[in-house]
Amino acid sequence: MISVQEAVNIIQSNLAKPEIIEVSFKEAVGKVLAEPISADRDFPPFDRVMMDGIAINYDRYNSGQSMFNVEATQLAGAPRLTLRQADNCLEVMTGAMLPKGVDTVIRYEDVTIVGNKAVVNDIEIFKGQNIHNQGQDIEKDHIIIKPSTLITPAEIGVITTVGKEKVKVYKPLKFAIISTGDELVPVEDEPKEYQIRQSNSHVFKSSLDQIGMDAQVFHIVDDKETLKGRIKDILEEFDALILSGGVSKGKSDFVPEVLEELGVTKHFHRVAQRPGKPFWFGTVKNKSVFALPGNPVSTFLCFNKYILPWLRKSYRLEEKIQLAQLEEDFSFKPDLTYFLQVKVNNEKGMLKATPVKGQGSGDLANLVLADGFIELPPDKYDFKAGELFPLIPYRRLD
Ligand SMILES: Nc1nc2c(c(=O)[nH]1)N[C@H]1C(S)=C(S)[C@@H](COP(=O)(O)OP(=O)(O)OC[C@H]3O[C@@H](n4cnc5c(N)ncnc54)[C@H](O)[C@@H]3O)O[C@H]1N2
Ligand code: MOO
Ligand SMILES: [Mg+2]
Repeated sequence: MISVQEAVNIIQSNLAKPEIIEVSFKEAVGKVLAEPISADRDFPPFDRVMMDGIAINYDRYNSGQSMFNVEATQLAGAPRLTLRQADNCLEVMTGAMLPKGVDTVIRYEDVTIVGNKAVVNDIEIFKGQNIHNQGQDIEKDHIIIKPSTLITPAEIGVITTVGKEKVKVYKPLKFAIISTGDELVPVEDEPKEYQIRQSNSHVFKSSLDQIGMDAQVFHIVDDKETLKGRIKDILEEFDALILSGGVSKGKSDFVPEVLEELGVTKHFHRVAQRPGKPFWFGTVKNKSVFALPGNPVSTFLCFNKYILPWLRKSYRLEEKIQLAQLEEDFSFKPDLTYFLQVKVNNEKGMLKATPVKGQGSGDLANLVLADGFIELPPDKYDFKAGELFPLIPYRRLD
Protein backbone atom coordinates (compact mmCIF):
# COMPACT_ATOMS: atom_id res chain seq x y z
CA MET A 1 0.00 0.00 0.00
CA ILE A 2 1.35 3.42 -0.90
CA SER A 3 0.89 6.82 0.71
CA VAL A 4 -1.36 9.57 -0.62
CA GLN A 5 1.65 11.63 -1.68
CA GLU A 6 3.18 8.67 -3.54
CA ALA A 7 -0.14 8.14 -5.32
CA VAL A 8 -0.27 11.81 -6.33
CA ASN A 9 3.32 11.67 -7.59
CA ILE A 10 2.71 8.55 -9.68
CA ILE A 11 -0.47 9.92 -11.20
CA GLN A 12 1.13 13.26 -11.98
CA SER A 13 4.12 11.66 -13.64
CA ASN A 14 1.65 10.17 -16.14
CA LEU A 15 0.08 13.34 -17.47
CA ALA A 16 -2.17 13.39 -20.51
CA LYS A 17 -0.90 15.26 -23.56
CA PRO A 18 -3.87 17.08 -25.01
CA GLU A 19 -3.57 18.03 -28.66
CA ILE A 20 -3.64 21.65 -29.78
CA ILE A 21 -6.61 22.59 -31.96
CA GLU A 22 -8.04 25.81 -33.35
CA VAL A 23 -11.57 26.82 -32.39
CA SER A 24 -13.79 29.81 -32.99
CA PHE A 25 -13.78 32.31 -30.12
CA LYS A 26 -17.47 31.40 -29.79
CA GLU A 27 -16.54 27.94 -28.56
CA ALA A 28 -13.51 28.94 -26.54
CA VAL A 29 -14.96 29.56 -23.07
CA GLY A 30 -13.96 26.84 -20.66
CA LYS A 31 -11.03 25.73 -22.82
CA VAL A 32 -7.36 26.29 -22.05
CA LEU A 33 -5.46 28.67 -24.28
CA ALA A 34 -2.50 27.18 -26.16
CA GLU A 35 -1.00 30.36 -27.63
CA PRO A 36 -0.15 33.83 -26.35
CA ILE A 37 -2.65 36.56 -27.19
CA SER A 38 -0.98 39.87 -27.94
CA ALA A 39 -2.25 43.33 -28.71
CA ASP A 40 -2.68 43.88 -32.46
CA ARG A 41 -2.69 47.65 -31.78
CA ASP A 42 -2.38 49.92 -28.80
CA PHE A 43 -5.06 49.68 -26.06
CA PRO A 44 -6.83 52.04 -26.51
CA PRO A 45 -5.92 52.40 -30.18
CA PHE A 46 -6.35 56.20 -30.20
CA ASP A 47 -6.73 58.99 -27.64
CA ARG A 48 -10.27 58.17 -26.63
CA VAL A 49 -12.80 60.64 -25.30
CA MET A 50 -14.14 59.36 -21.96
CA MET A 51 -17.08 61.72 -21.39
CA ASP A 52 -19.73 63.34 -23.52
CA GLY A 53 -19.05 67.09 -23.51
CA ILE A 54 -16.76 69.60 -25.15
CA ALA A 55 -13.05 69.44 -25.99
CA ILE A 56 -10.90 72.54 -25.63
CA ASN A 57 -7.36 73.72 -25.78
CA TYR A 58 -6.34 73.90 -22.11
CA ASP A 59 -3.91 76.81 -22.57
CA ARG A 60 -6.81 78.98 -23.66
CA TYR A 61 -8.79 78.12 -20.56
CA ASN A 62 -5.73 78.62 -18.36
CA SER A 63 -5.18 82.08 -19.76
CA GLY A 64 -8.65 83.09 -18.60
CA GLN A 65 -11.02 82.18 -21.48
CA SER A 66 -14.21 80.48 -20.28
CA MET A 67 -16.53 80.86 -23.28
CA PHE A 68 -15.91 78.83 -26.42
CA ASN A 69 -17.73 78.78 -29.76
CA VAL A 70 -18.70 75.28 -30.84
CA GLU A 71 -17.11 74.52 -34.22
CA ALA A 72 -18.45 71.04 -34.89
CA THR A 73 -19.26 67.71 -33.25
CA GLN A 74 -16.89 64.73 -33.07
CA LEU A 75 -18.96 61.55 -32.92
CA ALA A 76 -17.75 58.06 -31.99
CA GLY A 77 -17.15 55.99 -35.10
CA ALA A 78 -16.32 59.05 -37.20
CA PRO A 79 -12.94 60.09 -38.62
CA ARG A 80 -10.86 62.48 -36.54
CA LEU A 81 -11.76 66.19 -36.79
CA THR A 82 -9.36 69.11 -36.37
CA LEU A 83 -10.12 72.25 -34.38
CA ARG A 84 -9.79 75.10 -36.86
CA GLN A 85 -9.51 77.99 -34.45
CA ALA A 86 -7.62 77.55 -31.18
CA ASP A 87 -10.10 79.59 -29.13
CA ASN A 88 -13.10 77.49 -30.25
CA CYS A 89 -14.20 74.09 -29.00
CA LEU A 90 -15.70 70.89 -30.40
CA GLU A 91 -18.46 68.83 -28.93
CA VAL A 92 -17.15 65.31 -28.38
CA MET A 93 -18.81 62.01 -27.55
CA THR A 94 -17.60 59.13 -25.39
CA GLY A 95 -15.69 56.64 -27.51
CA ALA A 96 -14.78 59.20 -30.18
CA MET A 97 -11.22 60.00 -31.25
CA LEU A 98 -9.92 63.10 -29.53
CA PRO A 99 -9.85 65.72 -32.31
CA LYS A 100 -6.57 67.38 -33.33
CA GLY A 101 -5.87 70.72 -31.65
CA VAL A 102 -7.63 69.96 -28.36
CA ASP A 103 -6.26 68.36 -25.21
CA THR A 104 -8.92 68.52 -22.52
CA VAL A 105 -12.50 67.26 -22.28
CA ILE A 106 -15.15 68.89 -20.07
CA ARG A 107 -18.38 67.01 -19.32
CA TYR A 108 -21.71 68.46 -20.39
CA GLU A 109 -22.60 68.64 -16.69
CA ASP A 110 -19.77 71.16 -16.20
CA VAL A 111 -20.61 73.53 -19.06
CA THR A 112 -23.59 75.66 -20.02
CA ILE A 113 -24.36 75.62 -23.73
CA VAL A 114 -26.55 78.32 -25.17
CA GLY A 115 -26.93 78.30 -28.94
CA ASN A 116 -23.48 77.99 -30.37
CA LYS A 117 -21.62 79.02 -27.24
CA ALA A 118 -20.31 76.87 -24.43
CA VAL A 119 -19.44 78.47 -21.09
CA VAL A 120 -17.36 76.49 -18.63
CA ASN A 121 -18.95 76.44 -15.16
CA ASP A 122 -16.99 77.61 -12.16
CA ILE A 123 -15.19 74.38 -11.46
CA GLU A 124 -11.61 73.12 -11.47
CA ILE A 125 -10.37 71.82 -14.83
CA PHE A 126 -7.21 69.76 -15.32
CA LYS A 127 -5.18 69.59 -18.48
CA GLY A 128 -5.78 66.26 -20.25
CA GLN A 129 -8.82 65.32 -18.16
CA ASN A 130 -11.37 62.78 -19.42
CA ILE A 131 -9.03 61.40 -22.07
CA HIS A 132 -8.00 57.73 -22.21
CA ASN A 133 -4.62 58.04 -23.91
CA GLN A 134 -3.54 55.81 -26.78
CA GLY A 135 -1.53 52.84 -25.48
CA GLN A 136 -2.20 53.80 -21.85
CA ASP A 137 -3.49 50.32 -20.99
CA ILE A 138 -1.33 48.12 -23.21
CA GLU A 139 1.09 48.77 -26.04
CA LYS A 140 0.94 47.07 -29.44
CA ASP A 141 2.55 43.57 -29.53
CA HIS A 142 2.51 43.24 -25.74
CA ILE A 143 1.31 39.80 -24.59
CA ILE A 144 -2.01 40.26 -22.82
CA ILE A 145 -2.93 36.63 -22.12
CA LYS A 146 -0.35 33.92 -21.56
CA PRO A 147 -0.80 30.39 -22.87
CA SER A 148 -2.29 27.88 -20.40
CA THR A 149 -4.90 30.33 -19.20
CA LEU A 150 -8.42 29.06 -18.71
CA ILE A 151 -10.62 31.07 -21.08
CA THR A 152 -13.46 32.83 -19.28
CA PRO A 153 -15.71 35.63 -20.56
CA ALA A 154 -13.02 38.13 -19.42
CA GLU A 155 -10.52 36.55 -21.86
CA ILE A 156 -13.16 36.57 -24.63
CA GLY A 157 -13.22 40.40 -24.39
CA VAL A 158 -9.51 40.57 -25.18
CA ILE A 159 -9.54 37.77 -27.76
CA THR A 160 -12.27 39.48 -29.78
CA THR A 161 -10.80 42.97 -29.40
CA VAL A 162 -7.51 41.85 -30.94
CA GLY A 163 -9.40 40.24 -33.83
CA LYS A 164 -8.65 36.59 -33.06
CA GLU A 165 -11.56 34.92 -34.75
CA LYS A 166 -9.90 31.57 -34.14
CA VAL A 167 -7.77 30.65 -31.15
CA LYS A 168 -5.48 27.75 -30.40
CA VAL A 169 -6.65 25.75 -27.40
CA TYR A 170 -5.89 22.38 -25.86
CA LYS A 171 -8.36 19.84 -27.10
CA PRO A 172 -10.71 18.39 -24.48
CA LEU A 173 -9.77 14.84 -23.51
CA LYS A 174 -12.23 12.10 -24.37
CA PHE A 175 -13.14 10.37 -21.13
CA ALA A 176 -14.94 7.08 -20.79
CA ILE A 177 -16.81 6.87 -17.52
CA ILE A 178 -17.63 3.30 -16.64
CA SER A 179 -19.77 2.21 -13.75
CA THR A 180 -19.75 -1.45 -12.83
CA GLY A 181 -22.14 -3.45 -10.68
CA ASP A 182 -25.21 -5.67 -11.05
CA GLU A 183 -27.04 -3.72 -8.37
CA LEU A 184 -27.13 -0.49 -10.40
CA VAL A 185 -30.13 0.61 -12.45
CA PRO A 186 -30.62 3.73 -14.60
CA VAL A 187 -31.91 6.91 -12.98
CA GLU A 188 -35.30 6.65 -14.65
CA ASP A 189 -35.93 3.10 -13.38
CA GLU A 190 -37.69 2.04 -10.21
CA PRO A 191 -35.10 -0.04 -8.30
CA LYS A 192 -36.08 -3.43 -6.88
CA GLU A 193 -35.31 -3.86 -3.18
CA TYR A 194 -31.80 -5.23 -3.88
CA GLN A 195 -30.95 -2.54 -6.41
CA ILE A 196 -29.93 1.12 -6.27
CA ARG A 197 -29.87 3.85 -8.88
CA GLN A 198 -26.57 4.53 -10.49
CA SER A 199 -25.10 7.90 -9.44
CA ASN A 200 -21.29 7.90 -9.60
CA SER A 201 -21.11 8.18 -13.40
CA HIS A 202 -23.39 11.17 -13.39
CA VAL A 203 -21.22 12.87 -10.79
CA PHE A 204 -18.13 12.42 -12.98
CA LYS A 205 -19.93 13.34 -16.16
CA SER A 206 -21.35 16.56 -14.73
CA SER A 207 -17.96 17.53 -13.23
CA LEU A 208 -16.19 16.90 -16.53
CA ASP A 209 -18.90 18.70 -18.53
CA GLN A 210 -18.45 21.73 -16.30
CA ILE A 211 -14.78 21.99 -17.21
CA GLY A 212 -15.32 21.41 -20.91
CA MET A 213 -14.15 17.79 -21.15
CA ASP A 214 -15.73 15.30 -23.46
CA ALA A 215 -17.20 12.45 -21.42
CA GLN A 216 -19.31 9.45 -22.36
CA VAL A 217 -20.99 7.19 -19.83
CA PHE A 218 -21.04 3.36 -19.92
CA HIS A 219 -22.37 0.73 -17.57
CA ILE A 220 -21.04 -2.80 -17.43
CA VAL A 221 -22.41 -5.71 -15.42
CA ASP A 222 -20.30 -7.75 -12.99
CA ASP A 223 -19.35 -10.48 -15.47
CA LYS A 224 -15.64 -10.87 -16.07
CA GLU A 225 -15.80 -11.68 -19.80
CA THR A 226 -18.32 -8.95 -20.52
CA LEU A 227 -16.19 -6.44 -18.63
CA LYS A 228 -13.10 -7.52 -20.53
CA GLY A 229 -14.71 -7.27 -23.95
CA ARG A 230 -16.32 -3.89 -23.37
CA ILE A 231 -13.29 -2.29 -21.69
CA LYS A 232 -11.04 -3.56 -24.52
CA ASP A 233 -13.12 -1.63 -27.07
CA ILE A 234 -13.42 1.43 -24.87
CA LEU A 235 -9.64 1.54 -24.36
CA GLU A 236 -9.16 1.82 -28.13
CA GLU A 237 -11.45 4.79 -28.48
CA PHE A 238 -10.87 7.01 -25.45
CA ASP A 239 -8.01 9.10 -24.01
CA ALA A 240 -8.68 8.32 -20.35
CA LEU A 241 -10.90 5.94 -18.39
CA ILE A 242 -12.59 6.45 -15.05
CA LEU A 243 -14.17 3.33 -13.62
CA SER A 244 -16.09 3.04 -10.40
CA GLY A 245 -16.70 -0.07 -8.36
CA GLY A 246 -15.34 -3.58 -8.52
CA VAL A 247 -11.85 -2.85 -7.16
CA SER A 248 -12.05 -4.31 -3.67
CA LYS A 249 -12.00 -7.90 -2.43
CA GLY A 250 -15.51 -9.04 -3.35
CA LYS A 251 -16.41 -12.08 -5.45
CA SER A 252 -17.51 -9.76 -8.29
CA ASP A 253 -14.65 -7.27 -8.02
CA PHE A 254 -13.00 -8.12 -11.35
CA VAL A 255 -11.81 -4.69 -12.44
CA PRO A 256 -8.08 -4.85 -11.47
CA GLU A 257 -7.52 -8.30 -12.99
CA VAL A 258 -9.44 -7.44 -16.15
CA LEU A 259 -7.41 -4.27 -16.65
CA GLU A 260 -4.14 -6.12 -16.18
CA GLU A 261 -5.21 -8.89 -18.56
CA LEU A 262 -5.95 -6.18 -21.13
CA GLY A 263 -2.36 -4.95 -20.87
CA VAL A 264 -2.94 -1.95 -18.64
CA THR A 265 0.18 -1.51 -16.50
CA LYS A 266 -0.71 -1.33 -12.84
CA HIS A 267 1.04 1.54 -11.03
CA PHE A 268 -0.66 0.97 -7.70
CA HIS A 269 -3.58 -0.72 -6.03
CA ARG A 270 -4.59 0.56 -2.59
CA VAL A 271 -3.64 3.84 -1.03
CA ALA A 272 -3.23 4.40 2.71
CA GLN A 273 -6.30 6.61 2.97
CA ARG A 274 -9.88 6.68 4.09
CA PRO A 275 -12.10 6.85 2.20
CA GLY A 276 -10.92 5.36 -1.06
CA LYS A 277 -8.39 2.78 0.09
CA PRO A 278 -8.93 0.26 -2.77
CA PHE A 279 -8.10 2.87 -5.47
CA TRP A 280 -6.31 1.31 -8.49
CA PHE A 281 -4.35 3.25 -11.12
CA GLY A 282 -2.70 2.11 -14.34
CA THR A 283 -1.66 3.28 -17.80
CA VAL A 284 -1.56 1.90 -21.29
CA LYS A 285 -0.15 3.75 -24.31
CA ASN A 286 -0.15 7.09 -22.47
CA LYS A 287 -3.78 6.60 -21.45
CA SER A 288 -4.51 6.81 -17.75
CA VAL A 289 -6.98 4.38 -16.21
CA PHE A 290 -8.42 5.41 -12.86
CA ALA A 291 -10.35 2.60 -11.21
CA LEU A 292 -12.03 4.13 -8.19
CA PRO A 293 -13.70 2.37 -5.28
CA GLY A 294 -17.46 2.24 -5.80
CA ASN A 295 -18.64 3.80 -2.56
CA PRO A 296 -19.92 7.24 -3.60
CA VAL A 297 -17.90 9.24 -1.08
CA SER A 298 -14.68 7.33 -1.92
CA THR A 299 -15.26 7.88 -5.60
CA PHE A 300 -15.99 11.56 -5.07
CA LEU A 301 -12.92 12.08 -2.93
CA CYS A 302 -10.62 10.28 -5.39
CA PHE A 303 -12.01 12.25 -8.30
CA ASN A 304 -11.43 15.59 -6.55
CA LYS A 305 -8.14 14.71 -4.89
CA TYR A 306 -6.43 12.90 -7.76
CA ILE A 307 -8.18 13.25 -11.11
CA LEU A 308 -8.96 16.97 -11.19
CA PRO A 309 -5.40 18.02 -10.21
CA TRP A 310 -4.00 15.53 -12.77
CA LEU A 311 -6.23 17.09 -15.39
CA ARG A 312 -5.27 20.65 -14.45
CA LYS A 313 -1.61 19.72 -14.58
CA SER A 314 -2.08 17.99 -17.94
CA TYR A 315 -3.52 21.27 -19.21
CA ARG A 316 -0.65 23.18 -17.59
CA LEU A 317 -3.00 25.08 -15.33
CA GLU A 318 -1.73 26.41 -12.07
CA GLU A 319 -2.62 24.40 -8.99
CA LYS A 320 -3.38 26.36 -5.85
CA ILE A 321 -3.25 24.68 -2.48
CA GLN A 322 -5.66 26.15 0.03
CA LEU A 323 -5.41 25.60 3.75
CA ALA A 324 -8.33 25.57 6.13
CA GLN A 325 -8.39 25.86 9.88
CA LEU A 326 -10.04 23.05 11.82
CA GLU A 327 -12.80 24.45 14.05
CA GLU A 328 -13.22 21.48 16.42
CA ASP A 329 -10.87 18.86 17.86
CA PHE A 330 -11.02 15.65 15.88
CA SER A 331 -9.48 12.18 16.36
CA PHE A 332 -8.76 9.45 13.85
CA LYS A 333 -6.71 6.46 14.98
CA PRO A 334 -5.87 4.26 11.96
CA ASP A 335 -2.53 4.82 10.30
CA LEU A 336 -4.13 6.28 7.18
CA THR A 337 -4.56 9.74 5.69
CA TYR A 338 -8.08 10.76 6.61
CA PHE A 339 -10.12 12.97 4.34
CA LEU A 340 -12.59 14.63 6.65
CA GLN A 341 -15.76 16.15 5.21
CA VAL A 342 -16.11 19.74 6.27
CA LYS A 343 -18.37 22.72 5.96
CA VAL A 344 -16.22 25.73 5.12
CA ASN A 345 -16.79 29.32 6.15
CA ASN A 346 -14.71 32.16 4.87
CA GLU A 347 -14.10 34.47 7.81
CA LYS A 348 -12.22 37.54 6.60
CA GLY A 349 -10.10 35.46 4.25
CA MET A 350 -9.43 32.64 6.73
CA LEU A 351 -11.14 29.40 5.74
CA LYS A 352 -12.67 27.71 8.78
CA ALA A 353 -13.53 24.03 8.50
CA THR A 354 -16.22 22.45 10.66
CA PRO A 355 -16.45 18.63 10.48
CA VAL A 356 -19.67 17.25 8.98
CA LYS A 357 -19.88 13.73 10.33
CA GLY A 358 -21.58 11.30 8.02
CA GLN A 359 -22.12 7.56 8.04
CA GLY A 360 -18.96 6.69 6.10
CA SER A 361 -18.17 6.32 2.46
CA GLY A 362 -21.61 5.10 1.40
CA ASP A 363 -23.29 8.23 2.77
CA LEU A 364 -23.60 10.35 -0.34
CA ALA A 365 -26.34 12.50 1.17
CA ASN A 366 -23.68 13.89 3.49
CA LEU A 367 -21.79 15.32 0.52
CA VAL A 368 -24.44 17.95 -0.01
CA LEU A 369 -24.07 19.15 3.59
CA ALA A 370 -20.32 19.70 3.26
CA ASP A 371 -18.17 21.85 0.97
CA GLY A 372 -15.00 19.83 0.82
CA PHE A 373 -12.55 17.53 2.54
CA ILE A 374 -9.57 18.43 4.67
CA GLU A 375 -6.58 16.15 4.48
CA LEU A 376 -5.45 14.89 7.88
CA PRO A 377 -2.00 13.25 7.77
CA PRO A 378 -1.45 9.63 8.91
CA ASP A 379 1.27 10.33 11.44
CA LYS A 380 -1.08 11.78 14.07
CA TYR A 381 -4.23 10.70 15.91
CA ASP A 382 -5.43 13.90 17.48
CA PHE A 383 -6.11 16.99 15.46
CA LYS A 384 -6.72 20.17 17.39
CA ALA A 385 -9.01 23.11 16.72
CA GLY A 386 -6.93 25.92 15.23
CA GLU A 387 -4.57 23.68 13.22
CA LEU A 388 -4.32 24.24 9.45
CA PHE A 389 -4.79 21.44 6.88
CA PRO A 390 -4.92 21.26 3.07
CA LEU A 391 -8.44 21.67 1.76
CA ILE A 392 -9.96 19.88 -1.22
CA PRO A 393 -13.00 22.02 -1.94
CA TYR A 394 -15.71 20.84 -4.28
CA ARG A 395 -17.76 24.01 -4.22
CA ARG A 396 -17.00 27.64 -4.79
CA LEU A 397 -16.12 29.16 -1.46
CA ASP A 398 -17.44 32.70 -1.26
N1 LIG B 1 -13.15 -7.46 2.59
C1 LIG B 1 -13.06 -6.19 2.25
N2 LIG B 1 -14.14 -5.58 1.79
C2 LIG B 1 -14.09 -4.27 1.44
C3 LIG B 1 -12.87 -3.57 1.55
C4 LIG B 1 -11.74 -4.25 2.04
O1 LIG B 1 -10.63 -3.68 2.17
N3 LIG B 1 -11.89 -5.56 2.36
N4 LIG B 1 -12.84 -2.24 1.21
C5 LIG B 1 -14.09 -1.52 1.36
C6 LIG B 1 -13.93 -0.21 0.82
S1 LIG B 1 -12.92 0.84 1.68
C7 LIG B 1 -14.60 0.21 -0.28
S2 LIG B 1 -14.53 1.86 -0.74
C8 LIG B 1 -15.41 -0.67 -1.07
C9 LIG B 1 -14.97 -0.54 -2.55
O2 LIG B 1 -15.68 -1.41 -3.27
P1 LIG B 1 -15.60 -1.65 -4.82
O3 LIG B 1 -14.75 -0.66 -5.48
O4 LIG B 1 -15.32 -3.04 -5.04
O5 LIG B 1 -17.07 -1.25 -5.25
P2 LIG B 1 -18.36 -2.15 -5.33
O6 LIG B 1 -18.19 -3.32 -4.47
O7 LIG B 1 -18.72 -2.33 -6.72
O8 LIG B 1 -19.39 -1.14 -4.65
C10 LIG B 1 -19.23 -0.59 -3.37
C11 LIG B 1 -20.47 0.20 -2.99
O9 LIG B 1 -20.62 1.30 -3.84
C12 LIG B 1 -21.86 1.28 -4.54
N5 LIG B 1 -21.65 1.74 -5.92
C13 LIG B 1 -20.81 1.21 -6.80
N6 LIG B 1 -20.88 1.85 -7.97
C14 LIG B 1 -21.80 2.80 -7.82
C15 LIG B 1 -22.35 3.77 -8.70
N7 LIG B 1 -21.90 3.90 -9.98
N8 LIG B 1 -23.30 4.61 -8.24
C16 LIG B 1 -23.72 4.49 -6.96
N9 LIG B 1 -23.25 3.59 -6.09
C17 LIG B 1 -22.31 2.75 -6.50
C18 LIG B 1 -22.24 -0.18 -4.53
O10 LIG B 1 -23.60 -0.38 -4.71
C19 LIG B 1 -21.73 -0.62 -3.19
O11 LIG B 1 -22.64 -0.31 -2.16
O12 LIG B 1 -15.26 -2.01 -0.70
C20 LIG B 1 -15.26 -2.24 0.71
N10 LIG B 1 -15.20 -3.64 0.93
O1 MOO C 1 -12.73 3.65 0.67
MO1 MOO C 1 -13.82 2.93 1.51
O2 MOO C 1 -14.65 4.28 1.03
O3 MOO C 1 -12.98 3.60 2.92
O4 MOO C 1 -15.28 2.70 2.25
MG1 LIG D 1 -16.73 -4.57 -4.15
